[in-house]
Amino acid sequence: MSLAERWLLPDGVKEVLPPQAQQVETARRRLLDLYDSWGYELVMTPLIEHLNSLLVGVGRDLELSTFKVTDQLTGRMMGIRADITQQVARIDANHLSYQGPVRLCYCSTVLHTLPANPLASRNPLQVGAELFGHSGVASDVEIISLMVETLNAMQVNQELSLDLGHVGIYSGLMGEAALNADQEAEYFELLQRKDLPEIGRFLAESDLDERMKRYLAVLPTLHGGREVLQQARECFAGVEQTIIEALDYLDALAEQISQRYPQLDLYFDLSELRGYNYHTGVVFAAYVPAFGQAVAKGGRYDEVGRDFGRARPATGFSADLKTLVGLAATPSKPARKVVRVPAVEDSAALEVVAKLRAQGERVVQLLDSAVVEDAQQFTHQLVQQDDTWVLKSL
Ligand SMILES: N[C@@H](Cc1c[nH]c[nH+]1)C(=O)O
Repeated sequence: MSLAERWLLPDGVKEVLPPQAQQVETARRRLLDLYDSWGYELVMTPLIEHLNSLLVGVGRDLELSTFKVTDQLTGRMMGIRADITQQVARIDANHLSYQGPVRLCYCSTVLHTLPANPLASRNPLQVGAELFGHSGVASDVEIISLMVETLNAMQVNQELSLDLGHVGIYSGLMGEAALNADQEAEYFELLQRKDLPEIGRFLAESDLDERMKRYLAVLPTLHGGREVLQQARECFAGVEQTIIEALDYLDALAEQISQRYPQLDLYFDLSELRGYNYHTGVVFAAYVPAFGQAVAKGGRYDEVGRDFGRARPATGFSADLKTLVGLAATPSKPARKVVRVPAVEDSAALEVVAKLRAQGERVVQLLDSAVVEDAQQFTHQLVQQDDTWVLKSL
């Protein structure tokens, strides 16, 4: 390995340098304080877990995203978390015995075997909130509101748009179509890409009845404004009642969200399935024009807790904090002083230094008068005048 190679990080693995690292940390504190003010308790989940408990109840996408390693102590397979949501669901199911709503939040690094999209990092800093124990529109409204407030707090709210979908529409259709596992996987994959010609070919070759072919052909075209819900009602009239219920749910949710956030652009996409990992109901994602991917996303996942022995309704959202900081309006420089202190061992000087630091100023004492320290942008220096130490601007 050459010297140059030793400095190279793996593709998609990013480190954060000054001053961005401080911006990320400031943002982390701001968001965790925001969640705290909404009643969300902080949890810290382990970086690594037994593979089978980490992956229970999650879909294939998340399994493929998970790094697997062997435990040197037991020989068992372990997984490094690629998502925190299902870990938090385990905490709600296993450790907390509350029957009523439980609100939890987190901010930690996750690792992805492959980047979620070509520009994404493989070590995002996942920040998010999860709400357990309530099924119904009110908890989804709360979570979507907190997601919007997160983006507001990060000042990435310019021309925010919200995509809404509902996994129940796809799963209702699949229940009726009764495709085999391979066929369903193929249709799912084509649907994610909205590949209409290939979907046409797939349906023509299948032995589904004409009515079901029509439903599966129309699903990927159902995206746009609120009129899409009415269109879907007409297209799917006479199909499973659960589909109509899902459309009603989306309608009610959209109504309340647009009352709370009239400036928010709402968009519906009935084939958005969020990878179909664990979501069971409404799914949502926030977009801003400056960024081609969702800046935050989430949804309802009522079934995950069942695999941990306590099925609880659940909804939540998450985002990559480093992406949010990258999109945030550049924060104005903090108005604090950066003070240079000469290399002296003088108790009066050290007292002033301690006082300035306690006031929140940044104070750097030079290590040696012969050493040049140029990494700091000094704004002031401490100088001795007639036996007292005074601050002079530079
Ligand atoms: N963790 C999910 C989003 C989510 C949070 N809670 C529910 N869903 C994701 O990264 O896509």
